[in-house]
Amino acid sequence: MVHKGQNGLFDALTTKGTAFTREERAELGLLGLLPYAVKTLDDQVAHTYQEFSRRRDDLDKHIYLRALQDRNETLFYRLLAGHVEEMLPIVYTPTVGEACERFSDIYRRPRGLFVAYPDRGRLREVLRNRPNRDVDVIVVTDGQRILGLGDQGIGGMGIPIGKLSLYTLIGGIDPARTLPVVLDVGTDNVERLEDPNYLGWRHRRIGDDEYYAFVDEFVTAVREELPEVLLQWEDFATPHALPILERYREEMLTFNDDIQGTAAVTLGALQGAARVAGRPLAEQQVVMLGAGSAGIGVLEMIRQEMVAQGLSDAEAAERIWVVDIDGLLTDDRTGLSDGQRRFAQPAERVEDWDGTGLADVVHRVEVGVLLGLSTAAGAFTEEIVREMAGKTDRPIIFPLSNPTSRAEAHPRELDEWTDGRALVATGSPFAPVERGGKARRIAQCNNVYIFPAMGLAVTAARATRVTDEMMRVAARTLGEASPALADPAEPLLPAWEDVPEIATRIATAVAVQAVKDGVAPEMSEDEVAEAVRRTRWTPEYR
Ligand SMILES: NC(=O)c1ccc[n+]([C@@H]2O[C@H](COP(=O)([O-])OP(=O)(O)OC[C@H]3O[C@@H](n4cnc5c(N)ncnc54)[C@H](O)[C@@H]3O)[C@@H](O)[C@H]2O)c1
Ligand SMILES: O=C(O)C[C@H](O)C(=O)O
Ligand SMILES: [Mg+2]
Repeated sequence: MVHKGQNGLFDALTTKGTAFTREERAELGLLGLLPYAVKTLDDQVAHTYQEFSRRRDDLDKHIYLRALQDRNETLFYRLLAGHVEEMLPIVYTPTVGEACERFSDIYRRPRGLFVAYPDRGRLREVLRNRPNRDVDVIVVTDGQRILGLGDQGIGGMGIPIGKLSLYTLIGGIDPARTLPVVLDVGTDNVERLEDPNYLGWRHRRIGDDEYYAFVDEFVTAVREELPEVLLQWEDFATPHALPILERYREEMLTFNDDIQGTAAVTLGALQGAARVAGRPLAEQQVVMLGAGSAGIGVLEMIRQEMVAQGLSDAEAAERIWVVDIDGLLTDDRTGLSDGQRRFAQPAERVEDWDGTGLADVVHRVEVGVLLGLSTAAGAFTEEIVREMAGKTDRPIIFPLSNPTSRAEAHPRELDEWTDGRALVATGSPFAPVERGGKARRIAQCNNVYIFPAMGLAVTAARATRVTDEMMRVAARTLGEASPALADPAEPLLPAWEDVPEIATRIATAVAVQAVKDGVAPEMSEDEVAEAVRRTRWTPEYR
């Protein structure tokens, strides 16, 4: 619906700005409120692209695009759609990380919901105040583990805003039906607490009892107000991430992107990599650096895949080695979570080793797959990578930590240290790597390949749960779209311009699975495909 007069002009979801025609201006009471010239959407895209290009650095570009989004969403998405590869790193990883760190400094206008602990007891009212009535997808964070940048308090809001932009750009979710949320439960980031500009509740993070009660009140309010919404958890610190997911996943439509989305994209990328390497996953030794919720989530899915390929649970666990800040996870270590314990190696297997750091593990194990979800920049050293490259023809090496400053290795180095044999995918975007006069694109193994498609799937299918099998189908469908399957010299994951189309494919397969799993109303495959097509929103003036 288009509002009249000034209100219509400033409603970012419906405004056309200078593209309102003479007739519309007359009809909507806009005469005199706009400069005389009438532009088309394409004119506006060309103009905003020019303005975007004039911004000095990436954060300035981010601020420009965020302001455009607050002003005119149709134009924002049309501009993005024409420049996905260039603009993804600006609205999303890595620049969004800096935008979170500087959130209070660069704040212009509110967006979404700021759910603050001092407002506890009134969260139903907070939810009722939401800017958009009908919501398909909520992305919520508590700002405690923003990428690999740690606790950003309320600044974490940049992440739900960025992720939801991609739900729309890639997954076709109507921007009028999205809701970014930050749970403001304090921050332990002293720099933020001491910053006079800080816009959050100036308080240390609350204790666990209060925390879980508050999360519960929030979830209850969401379920009362928006019973069908997809609630996506994002960038929660590991000690809270899995308990929250386990508490709600059987009761409502919800998933944790860092645990499940990351696992699905990684499995998808490994599918192509294993094929090129000529060795199925079940025959590989896998080493993971990092035992946080992301790392353990990925390994859970890898183990399930190994079992699907014929191994027993125990045989799969034998092939998986996890190293954290204290060394290899072994069964004599104390303080491991249940999830970590499932991947602890028997201590006797390593009792004659000199040490259990990453270098020791790579030295002792015939490692074929090396993954990093550790935030430990540069941890895949030349020595480690060269040793691994001596053991296998096509080493599979994924430095997946974000943002760029936290990557375990640079793809250029991996290429050099393995004479171009490494099969690489990174969490953050990197420039193509040159070899033999040819530039090769580096696959970005980031959950952005999964979550927009998952949102589209559950919205189109009216699903009520996100099952493990739906995530596996997403991984498989993505894996089948790997350009490396057709040509081993190609990247492990599809190019950005193909991603919206592939998201449709993934969404359709996932929605079919939701019906099979009995968590969505009965529909034929054709009906599913039609529902997905109908659900997709496109940026045009209406
Ligand atoms: N590519 C993606 O799509 C994607 C998705 C999710 C998370 N991530 C990234 O993964 C990283 C980890 O996320 P998390 O939530 O699991 O974090 P986390 O902080 O809970 O876990 C980090 C783990 O790494 C270990 N670690 C830290 N420093 C280390 C070091 N120097 N040597 C060895 N181990 C070390 C820690 O002991 C811990 O087990 C973040 O950078 C995040 O941005 C990427
Ligand atoms: O946000 C990203 O780029 C991926 C992932 O969710 C992360 O936390 O690093
Ligand atoms: Mg995340």
